[in-house]
This record gives sequence, C-alpha cells and structure tokens, in this order.
Amino acid sequence: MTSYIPGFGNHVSTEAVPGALPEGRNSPQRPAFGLYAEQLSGTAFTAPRHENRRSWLYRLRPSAEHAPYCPYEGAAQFTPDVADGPLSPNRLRWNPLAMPDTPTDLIDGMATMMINQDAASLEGVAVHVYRANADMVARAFVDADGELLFIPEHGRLTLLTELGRIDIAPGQIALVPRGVRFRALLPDGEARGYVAENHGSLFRLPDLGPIGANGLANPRDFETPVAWFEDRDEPFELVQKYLGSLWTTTLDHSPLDVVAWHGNLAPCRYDLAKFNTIGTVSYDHPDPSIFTVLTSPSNVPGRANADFVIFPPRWMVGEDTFRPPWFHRNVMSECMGLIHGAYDAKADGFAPGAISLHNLMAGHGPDVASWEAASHAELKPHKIDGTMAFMVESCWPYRPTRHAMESADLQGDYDTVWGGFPKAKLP
Ligand SMILES: O=C(O)Cc1cc(O)ccc1O
Ligand SMILES: [Fe+2]
Repeated sequence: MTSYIPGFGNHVSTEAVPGALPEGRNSPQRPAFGLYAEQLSGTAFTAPRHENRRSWLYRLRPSAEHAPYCPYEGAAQFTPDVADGPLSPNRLRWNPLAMPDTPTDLIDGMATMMINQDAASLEGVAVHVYRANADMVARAFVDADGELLFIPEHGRLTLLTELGRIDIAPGQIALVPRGVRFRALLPDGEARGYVAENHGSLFRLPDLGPIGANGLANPRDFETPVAWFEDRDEPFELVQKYLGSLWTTTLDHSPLDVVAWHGNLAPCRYDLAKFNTIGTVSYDHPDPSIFTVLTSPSNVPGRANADFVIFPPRWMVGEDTFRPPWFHRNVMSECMGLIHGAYDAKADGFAPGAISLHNLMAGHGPDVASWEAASHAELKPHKIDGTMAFMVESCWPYRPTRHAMESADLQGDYDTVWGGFPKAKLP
C-alpha cells in the first residue's frame, strides 16, 4: 500500500530512509549516505514564484551517469508523424483500438493519435492511446517532451516513478511531470487508456471566479506519493521520448533510485469521482468549461493550450432546456474519449476506448438519435449516471497521425451521425 500526501502542487518533503533528506539546505557538501543531490526543474529557474515548480532529488547515483542514447527501434506507432497534405476540416472518430496479441508493455503499446504543436515549441498537446499486456520489468521511460496525463479506460496501472508509486484504476487519472522516469505494471494483466502529453505550461487547477473558493476538482483530493525507490544493480533499459523521437540507453542499475525528495514538482493522482460537478439549476446548460479538471494556459488569457474536461455523472434539471450538448462550432479544438458508460450526445458509435476529433470550427453536437430523444424527453429531474467521458480541448487544431488516418478503426461513416435531421418548418 502506497501512502499519499494530499494537495495539488504543494511543497512536499519525503524520505524513504530516515535521515536521507538534508536539513536546512538543498545541496550539502556531502549528502547523507553518499546520496547525490539533483534538481529537477519543471519551470524556468526564473519563473514567477507562484508558477515556479521544481524538486530536489536525493539518489543512489546521479542521473547524469549513462551511456549515449541510440535510436529506439520499437513502439512504431508512438510517433508524431502526421499525414502529408493539408489538415482537413472533417470530423473524425476511431473505434477502440484492439489489445495487442503479443507481449507489449506500456511504451511499445502507445499509439499517438493526434498532435497539435511540435514538442520543441513548448506548446500544444498530443493525445495517445495505450494498449498493454506486459509489465515493464527492467525498463523505464522518460518523456522530455511534456508532462503525461494518464486516463485509464480498462485495467489498473501501477506507475513506479522516481518520486513514488502511484496506483490508478479507470475513473482515476495520474499526472507525471516532464522528465520523471517511471515504469508501469499492469495489476490486471492488461490495460488500455489514453494519455494527454502536454508540451506547454504545466497543468494546474482552473481559477474559480464567481464559483468561489471551493468546487470542481478540490486541491485536497489530489494525492502525491511518498518517496519510494528500488535498489537494483542490473542492466536496465531507459527509453526516452525526445522532441518526438524515441531513444534508448542501458544503465547498470534502476534509475528509480531516489531515496528522498522535496519540492513542488511531483507526480500525483486524482479520482474523477471526487469532482464537485456544477451545472444549471434553472435553464440552459453552461459551457463545458464548468467541467474543467485541469488547465494548461496559453499565452493568450482565457485561451487554453489544453483543458482536461470531464463529463461526469450529474443531475439534469434544466427547465425548457435541450439538455445534452447543443450544436456548436468552436474556435477551440476538441479531442474526446470515453472511460465508461455512454456519452449523452452520442447514442451510438462512441464506445469506451473510442476517440473523436472535432477540430477548429467543425460543426458538431448531438447525433440524430440523441437529438430526437432529448427533444421529446419529459423534463423531470434526471440523473446521468454510470458514465465518464472526457475532452482534451486545445486552442491549436490537432493533426491526426499518419497511422491513425490509415487505421481500420477510423470510422469512415462518422458524418452520417449528423445526417437526416428534419428541416425546420416555418409558419
Ligand atoms: O462536443 C462535445 O460533445 C463536448 C461539449 C459538450 C457541451 O455540453 C458543450 C460543448 C462541447 O464542446
Ligand atoms: Fe464540442
């Protein structure tokens, strides 16, 4: 059982071995037990104090000790390689990707579905789907390109990270900062889910404005693991994602050897069931920004580089209101996935594990069946239950990857969900 420390982005001090954490300074002349002190920066040294995120790690060996990286030959679909030609304005949807039929770990089972900025621009987001059926045993991964938001859909994940051990199941999420090494175990033998890889400013809790001091995702419900390490002197592969490409090197020890750490850059997890969902108690439903769990701002105020938004169980009580998502065209680009249940705007074809893309200005909204049902529903209080959909909304239009466009799971007939609406009849 892992212990966790509650809170989001707090300054934490934790040691797996008593006495490992230096007192009163970050970089003593000789850290306890011969440990090596290392600063891991998530923001520029000079970022304003309220934005500044970094941690100090005390480890068995410096992470600088490694042989040169060579190109990694695996994980053929874990690539930002996008189709040639102009980005089409079409709406796209993919069926849930099949589980692998040969032993495949989390890294080799990653498929990048879409990306909207080059990692080197330090902006934008990529959305991946993982399908795995093998543990990472003597292999770790590190992403130099961004923080990783894990959104499991099937099967639990154990993320053994440099800063501690995180257990998540479908319905929970985990956020692993850029540069934090980890390996993934699959307690259920297999797992599938989504990853939002954020190249831009770090995910944080959204401002609440007139909502007040409480609500949406409450900070105390985020959990950061206590220090944990493994002392394994044996060949250990370290795969790194660096500016879109994968690289590999072999260490003679596990890189998960941080005995103690302190700081405010650390992995955390959150149970989406704890989200304090807010909605209308009169008429119309608010914009889905009311469901934002985490946001990564861009340089334009109010225009997110990435918003992680959920559609959780909730009561629908709006009077004289079309209650599902309305028809809309959005300057923001919307990637959606489904963790479980059914999404109230899509009666068919959007199964758990599926992924959809409604880019900049693409007309979308309820499919005909959802529109028909909601237009005639009796408007008594009704609970949408047993469901959890999510959206990674970004100001940058997404480009689907080449393999996503060539995939047999791309639904060729997606546009037909908006076919056959009866024409309005004027008096
Ligand atoms: O497209 C979607 O299904 C997501 C969504 C839901 C909603 O209620 C309003 C806008 C929006 O983009
Ligand atoms: Fe939308």
